[in-house]
Amino acid sequence: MQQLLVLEQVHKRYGSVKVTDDLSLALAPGEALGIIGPNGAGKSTLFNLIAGGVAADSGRISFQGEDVTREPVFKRCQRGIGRSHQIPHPFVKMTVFENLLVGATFGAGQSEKDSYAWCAHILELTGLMKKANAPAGSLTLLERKRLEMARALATRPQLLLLDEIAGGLTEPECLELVGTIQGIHRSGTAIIWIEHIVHALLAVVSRLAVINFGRKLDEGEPNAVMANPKVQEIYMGIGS
Ligand SMILES: Nc1ncnc2c1ncn2[C@@H]1O[C@H](COP(=O)(O)OP(=O)(O)OP(=O)(O)O)[C@@H](O)[C@H]1O
Repeated sequence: MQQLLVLEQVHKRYGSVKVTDDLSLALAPGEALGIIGPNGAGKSTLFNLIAGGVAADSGRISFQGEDVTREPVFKRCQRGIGRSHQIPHPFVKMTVFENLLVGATFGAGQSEKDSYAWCAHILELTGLMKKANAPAGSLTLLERKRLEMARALATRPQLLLLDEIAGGLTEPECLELVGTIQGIHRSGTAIIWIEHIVHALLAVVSRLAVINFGRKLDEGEPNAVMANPKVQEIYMGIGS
């Protein structure tokens, strides 16, 4: 089976700091991969490299068998790479529905007419239907996180990149969000999820990769990775 996403020996540095160091990674269609690592390890940069916000210094990134290494964000979005950001930045004066329409039309290049039914479906999927006509600026943190995910889903991604979507939520809110992400994954969307809240991550992903100083420290079955003494040493406290 062809992999959905492949990174081969990707490097990125800012000045003298190696932020992504010889990183290789592959994801199958529909798979859910979790990424953990300490602050500053290069996790968000990895998403920027995959989504196209940052250009790799060297290495190759391919999506659905095509080389996308030098493609801009909008092209990769149209190919099916959707991304949520660590800090939600919705268009606060627009309604929730309008925010999704922006993702579907400007992000994925769909016509506005074709996008209505899809955006309504995404509102259902992400539990935001009741807030469809509310200004995004009026949402709670959990709702903003949902909107961040919904905007990415509005672009009809094959691959959804979730960057610390559970951060700052209460435990019940976190569990609610996990249920939604499980539903998105069941619908066939591949997911890469960066998260510090490991128990939330492990409820969704079937594989875990650990990034440290821009390098992949370990990768594999989540429980085996968490049991790795090197992972425990570096990430003590993360799993508790
Ligand atoms: N545009 C940039 N210019 C210079 N340095 C940067 C830039 N973006 C990120 N960095 C640096 O690269 C390193 C990795 O940052 P990155 O945000 O990818 O880490 P992270 O693992 O996502 O961290 P966190 O868990 O805190 O979000 C950090 O030292 C950061 O300061």
